[in-house]
Amino acid sequence: MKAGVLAVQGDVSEHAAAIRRAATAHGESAEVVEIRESGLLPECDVLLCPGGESTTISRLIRREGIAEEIREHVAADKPVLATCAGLIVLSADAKDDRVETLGLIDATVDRNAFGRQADSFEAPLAVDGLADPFHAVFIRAPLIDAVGDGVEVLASWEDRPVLVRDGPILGCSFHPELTDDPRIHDLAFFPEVAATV
Ligand SMILES: NC(=O)CC[C@H](N)C(=O)O
Repeated sequence: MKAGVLAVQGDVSEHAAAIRRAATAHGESAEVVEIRESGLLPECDVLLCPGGESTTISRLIRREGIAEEIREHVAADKPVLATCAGLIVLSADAKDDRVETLGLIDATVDRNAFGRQADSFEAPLAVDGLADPFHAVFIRAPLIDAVGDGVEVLASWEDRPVLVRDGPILGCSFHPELTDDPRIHDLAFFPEVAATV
């Protein structure tokens, strides 16, 4: 598969390694395309939107003409994994004028919901469809405040959603690329495999 990793800013190499690892584990190979300009994403089968700084990412993807290509990718029902700042950028509303959200995940997010209490923390997370908890790393993580009817909540932390699915998009507020566990990447890109682990 050709896997596009949005690479305007954020933790790109970790996601590139994670999708390669997940593909290899399932007898496939992933050719990673780092996306910093328009014209590359249309060739890709799947897209990863890493964490980073959502204000910067949202500005750069518009300036480079990538925002429209992300919309087209989703409209074509191609899979996306959006983590942390990626989730914020793809959401409907980040309650912050400095982030121009794309409105592709029908959810309102609170950008630095945990920030005031605890910058970063790790926790075992029960995830729908996974037999064992996922070790979730939260770094200045957003929390999801509200989701639309078509959005499936797959995991919550303290009663607030942190992993959601909206059509072809899996959005999470933690960082699955920072652990060796491929199961969140599986849920996004190899759902038939994820269902069995
Ligand atoms: N780790 C992250 O991606 C943090 C996201 C950051 N809080 C933001 O608003 O962009």
